[in-house]
Amino acid sequence: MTEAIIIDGKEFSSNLRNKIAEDVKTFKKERNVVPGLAVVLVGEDPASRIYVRKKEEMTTAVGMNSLSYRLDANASQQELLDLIETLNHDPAVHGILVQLPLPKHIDTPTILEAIDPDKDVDGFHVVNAGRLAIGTPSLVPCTPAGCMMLLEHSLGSLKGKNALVIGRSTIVGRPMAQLLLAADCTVTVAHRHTKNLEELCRQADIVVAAVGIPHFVKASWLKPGAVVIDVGINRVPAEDEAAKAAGKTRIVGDVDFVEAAKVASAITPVPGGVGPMTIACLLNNTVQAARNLTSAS
Ligand SMILES: Nc1nc(=O)c2c([nH]1)NC[C@@H]1CN(c3ccc(C(=O)N[C@@H](CCC(=O)O)C(=O)O)cc3)C=[N+]21
Repeated sequence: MTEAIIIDGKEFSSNLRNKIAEDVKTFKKERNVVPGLAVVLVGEDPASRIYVRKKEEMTTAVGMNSLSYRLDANASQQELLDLIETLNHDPAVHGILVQLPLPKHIDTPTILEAIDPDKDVDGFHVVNAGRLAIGTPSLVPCTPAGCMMLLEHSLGSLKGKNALVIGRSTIVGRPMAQLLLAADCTVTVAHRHTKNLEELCRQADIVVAAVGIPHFVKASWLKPGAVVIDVGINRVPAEDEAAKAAGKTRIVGDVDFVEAAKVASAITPVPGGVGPMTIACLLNNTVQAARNLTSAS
């Protein structure tokens, strides 16, 4: 049996970021504007702080301006809305990202709908979700956009492929299904009430797992030669006994990677697969937003 090709999202993302850095250079020369990304973090969640710092570092690394906003964990919803309003009107800001999850006392949909859709580099605003659903160009959610790049890289055309998306979240599953449909796949979306998941999986040329359950997708479910995209980021105790005793954790995906790699033709690892693509696509969206916002003037 041949082992699957391991899709290197880290390398792909690094190449994409180099290309974005070139785009930023050209953009600056042509329009005399530096694209700016505002990242808003509410509260002190340690994982969110790490992600946000990474986003800020990578933003400056491609030559864009990174603007950071930190609000207290008990900041009011109105304070956050006021900040968004300011950023919506700030000509130096082309992209706005409010890091999720937000504290419980803040209503996430209200916040996401307050962001100017043309600055919504996460692609979470209803207007952008709607544009994606009707098939007109828009700011596309970063994780699904990154998955599409990896799929097109492995398969070339996706036309006529059977694609199974496991998970129906608004940030991954649903937009992923829309993008696969736009690429002429036959798309199935599975979720917790799906009855014949294994059977559906066995028919899929493409499997995108976005369920948030460690090693949920088994190798025995896969059609030999399937391309498997693992969106899961699950923190589990470290393998090494001493590290585990010290409370250390590691990250695993939604797919039983070692076994699945013996059946699939190509598969993304976790870490080093989809994750790094998410940030690269965020930067890509920011350049796109800056182009769109400055083209009228
Ligand atoms: N408004 C908003 N937009 C987001 O895009 C958003 C968010 N909120 N909240 C949290 C999630 C999570 N997310 C990731 C980004 C990069 C990696 C990433 O680079 N992962 C690496 C490293 C993993 C590690 O070692 O921590 C990898 O998978 O190889 C993962 C996850 C963006 N998110």
